[in-house]
This record gives sequence, structure tokens and C-alpha cells, in this order.
Amino acid sequence: MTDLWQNSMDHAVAAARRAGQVVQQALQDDRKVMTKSSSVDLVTQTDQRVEQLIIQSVKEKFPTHRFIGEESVAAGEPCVLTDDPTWIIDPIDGTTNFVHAFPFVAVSIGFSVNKQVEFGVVYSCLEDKMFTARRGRGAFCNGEPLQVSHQTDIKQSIIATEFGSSRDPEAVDKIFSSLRNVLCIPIHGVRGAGTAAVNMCLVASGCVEAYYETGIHVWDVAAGSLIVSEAGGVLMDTEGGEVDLMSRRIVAANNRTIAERIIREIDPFSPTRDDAPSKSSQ
Ligand SMILES: O=P([O-])([O-])O[C@@H]1[C@H](O)[C@H](O)[C@@H](O)[C@H](O)[C@H]1O
Ligand SMILES: [Mg+2]
Ligand SMILES: [Mg+2]
Repeated sequence: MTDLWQNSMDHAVAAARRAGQVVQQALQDDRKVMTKSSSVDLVTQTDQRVEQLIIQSVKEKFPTHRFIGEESVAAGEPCVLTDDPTWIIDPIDGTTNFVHAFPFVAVSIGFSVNKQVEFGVVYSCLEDKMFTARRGRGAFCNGEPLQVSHQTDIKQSIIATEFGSSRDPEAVDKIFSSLRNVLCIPIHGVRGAGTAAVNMCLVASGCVEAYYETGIHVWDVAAGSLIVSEAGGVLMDTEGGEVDLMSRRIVAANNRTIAERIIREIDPFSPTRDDAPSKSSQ
């Protein structure tokens, strides 16, 4: 069977690698920091430049494809997923890490057709780890197959999560109450790399049993979601049931037992959806 999207995926891998080189180079220079929805929602010229580099290179090769890019949406482009082939791009996942030179920064590229992710590429550029997944064909890190952890006992697990960039006290209260509940199950520990994409790759790699967060965006998790499921993991909504990548809520786990156990402890809330009609960037 011919593989319809292999050319696009090869292009994504090459684009992510080039983008990673730009990010690494930029770490040597002064980084001018700007803000978006709040004083802790950071962006740099490197985020914008890398996104444009990726989009331009794709447009030259695949002129009919569409885009959802974090910085394009911040600049007013729509965030709508259609059935058309769509590149879902987070040029720097972990911008706060990048600003502080905290060494986990990723370029994340998901590709969806008929609203289904066909491939995902996450390049953790400071670790030089290229995570890839193609629907139905497994997940890999630098070409080596990935497999989630086999653990089913939550008490023997490590869980990844993040505080995100909302400082709304009600949201922060929910985040803390969930974290307290999960920690006190009790679990072995809580971790967070400062990038949703890398956290999901850690689930796929079997280093942590699960990752959950409310407040992420579709570009943070599109690629990682396929990498987790192709490594044998599951994706769920924070209230149970199927994940909706536009809903800004995700649980990515090694298996359903662990996912459902965490969901019991999460105090859920619903930020404005990514595809809400009159949504300004937040
Ligand atoms: O802004 P960005 O660095 O691309 O992405 C953020 C990172 O993934 C962070 O770990 C997560 O907690 C936030 O929810 C994301 O928005
Ligand atoms: Mg991100
Ligand atoms: Mg980003």
C-alpha cells in the first residue's frame, strides 16, 4: 500500500530539525521576551521566526495544505480544524524554558486529515531527540521503537503535569487541588519538563506513567497525542471519555487503568476552547 503522507512526514522531520538548529543558535544570543494573553504567557522573536520558517517551507512543497500555528493564531489567524490536510505547529513548546535556558525545548508538528492526526513529530532539540509517529505504524525516538510503561498500579507511578500559564486564582485552585489529590493517592512522584510535548514523549517512552493538564492548546498536544497512542498509550478527557484536542484538557497515560484512576482525582474545569468563535488568544 502506498503511504499517502510519507512525503509530508519526511518534510516535517527535516523542518523540525532545521527549526531546532535555529532554536539552539538563538539560545546563544539575547532573547527579547514579549507577552501574549498575560504577563506569564511568553513569546520571543524566535517562536515567530521558527513558525514562519516551517510554514513557508511547507507552502512551497504542499501549496494546498492548511495551518494552525500557535503564533499565527496569536496574530489573529483562525484556529479551525477542517477535514483538509492541516499542519498543527508549536514552533517552540516550552518558551518559558527557552527564555530561561532551562534545557527542555521542543518543536512540535502534528498533521491532521479528516480531523484525525496522521503523523506527529516532536523534536526535543537540546536533547537531540526526534520523536515520530505515523498512524498505525508505531512511535519512535531517533528511530528506536517506543513502548509505554506496563505499570497498572498508580501507587508505583510517576505522573507528569504542569501549572500552565493561567494565573486566574480559580483555575490555580483547581490545579492545586487536583495535584494534591493525585500526589496523596499516594504516587511515587510528580514531574514536569515545562513542555507538554516532551511530557507526552516521556509517557510514550515509559519514563512516566501519565501526563495530564488543563489549559494546553491543540498545538501543544496534536503531535504528542499520536506519539503516545502509537506507543501503546491512551488519551482521555479530564472528566473521562474521549479526548477532544480543541478542548484544552488532556490525560495521556500508559493504559486505561492509570488514566481512569487519575481522572477520579482531577478537579475539572473548562478554559475557552481553541476553536471558540470569538476567542482572542489566551
Ligand atoms: O507556550 P508554549 O511554551 O508553547 O507551551 C506551553 C508548554 O507546553 C507548557 O508546558 C504548558 O504548561 C503550557 O500549557 C503550554 O502552553
Ligand atoms: Mg506549547
Ligand atoms: Mg509554543
